[in-house]
Amino acid sequence: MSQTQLDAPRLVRTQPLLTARNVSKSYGSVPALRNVSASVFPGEVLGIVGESGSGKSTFLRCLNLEETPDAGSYTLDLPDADGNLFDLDRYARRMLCARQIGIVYQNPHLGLLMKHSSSGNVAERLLVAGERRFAVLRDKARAALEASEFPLERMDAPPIELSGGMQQRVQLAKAIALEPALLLLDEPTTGLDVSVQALVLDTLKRLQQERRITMVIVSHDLGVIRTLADRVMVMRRGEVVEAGLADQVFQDPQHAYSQQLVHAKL
Ligand SMILES: Nc1ncnc2c1ncn2[C@@H]1O[C@H](COP(=O)(O)OP(=O)(O)OP(=O)(O)O)[C@@H](O)[C@H]1O
Repeated sequence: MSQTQLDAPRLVRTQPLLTARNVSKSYGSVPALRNVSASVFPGEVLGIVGESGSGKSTFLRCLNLEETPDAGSYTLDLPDADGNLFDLDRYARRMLCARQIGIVYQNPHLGLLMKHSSSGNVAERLLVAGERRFAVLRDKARAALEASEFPLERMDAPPIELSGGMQQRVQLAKAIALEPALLLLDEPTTGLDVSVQALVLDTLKRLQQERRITMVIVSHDLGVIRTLADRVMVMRRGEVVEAGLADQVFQDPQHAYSQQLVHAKL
């Protein structure tokens, strides 16, 4: 068989894993999202950039089904995710998120029980998904922490006693413990020392390359987005002003606001 024949299936474009259409959300009279649409293909990383208050985190919370928008639809191309996910009740959302969507927040207090052990935090995710065997819980928690390059000798320490970088690794371990289809990252390295930031980014990059995890990452730091993202979406005042391949957007931004963002960074 020729090399061309072997390579051919890789060229077939699959369906997007994630499709969000015309998502809108207001807080009182403040429009946080206006008709935001996005699609992400399996194994792809979408980076979302924009100034503070542009709606990045609100959009991510919608994708994590924590927030219900006023309008719009959201589908995941998975056997256990039927129809518009915004229509699911609380229980169905919780189960779907536990199995298929992992999230890492900027603030570890949002993602972790700070006084429980780190391994317990990861195991909690497995418990929600129905795992009850103690040995399995411990083994899977250990494997997820190891994959997140967390120092295993500290796995019984509570996050409150750990450094910021280690706390983010516990969040990451919890997020990937069940090998979710989608990993959401909300400013995962913001607030960390630059050297620690680089190490956490290395871990994310390695995990993405090894496991081909589909990711959506929000950051105001274009360097972070540039390191990880295949495609970029630029948001301003709740709207998408530009979307495209990362290289294209960074090298030749079309919208005046994207030009301002990119040039401010250079
Ligand atoms: N829970 C909330 N209640 C009221 N207003 C909110 C709430 N969450 C967000 N907003 C408002 O919605 C808009 C978008 O906020 P959002 O946090 O999504 O932006 P962002 O781009 O993530 O900003 P940042 O980078 O500062 O987190 C802002 O005007 C914000 O003040």
